[in-house]
Amino acid sequence: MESSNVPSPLDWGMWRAHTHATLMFIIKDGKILLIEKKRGLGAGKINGPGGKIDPGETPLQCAIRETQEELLITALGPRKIGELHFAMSDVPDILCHVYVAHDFEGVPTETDEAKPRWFRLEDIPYSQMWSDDVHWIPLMLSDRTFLGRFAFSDEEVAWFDVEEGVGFPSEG
Ligand SMILES: CNc1ncnc2c1ncn2[C@@H]1O[C@H](COP(=O)(O)OP(=O)(O)OP(=O)(O)O)[C@@H](O)[C@H]1O
Repeated sequence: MESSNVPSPLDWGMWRAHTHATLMFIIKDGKILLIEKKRGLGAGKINGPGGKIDPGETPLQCAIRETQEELLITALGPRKIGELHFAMSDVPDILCHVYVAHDFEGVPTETDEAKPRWFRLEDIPYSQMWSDDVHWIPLMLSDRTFLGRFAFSDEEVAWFDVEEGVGFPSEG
């Protein structure tokens, strides 16, 4: 477990997410498929495809749908690998379900929302990504499950804690 060496600025036992969202990472042939996000929260950053869960939708359905909408591809056999709890200072707090898939159907295509970018696993552009990503993407690449809690101050991580080996229900 990796964490900040200072006390948390908030009581996580009382924390509730306002927004429920997902991220999907396709990892294939030693590369990871990321996007340049063109609009919405995190516009200009590199991230995985993803977005808010619609009413009546499961997190898994959302991760598949957002990947279809943003890149015009269908992830095959996605599995939940992690959960991220973001206490934000300037936007509503987010609970994000993270999925990994090792195959997909279709051709990754630029849309209004996103431009596809493949990166070698050793060349992930952390400096262009959300500042929490460097604390959990390496676990994801090692196929380890995780629960990450992050308190943000503006766009920077002010406090964090990442727990490994967390179990998730199989549909999750
Ligand atoms: C704070 N640190 C963060 N680190 C890594 N990823 C983060 C993140 N904060 C948000 N994300 C993800 O970015 C996507 C867009 O967020 P989201 O609120 O859905 O905005 P967006 O306007 O794009 O939504 P819609 O596409 O309209 O659903 C969504 O997958 C969400 O999990």
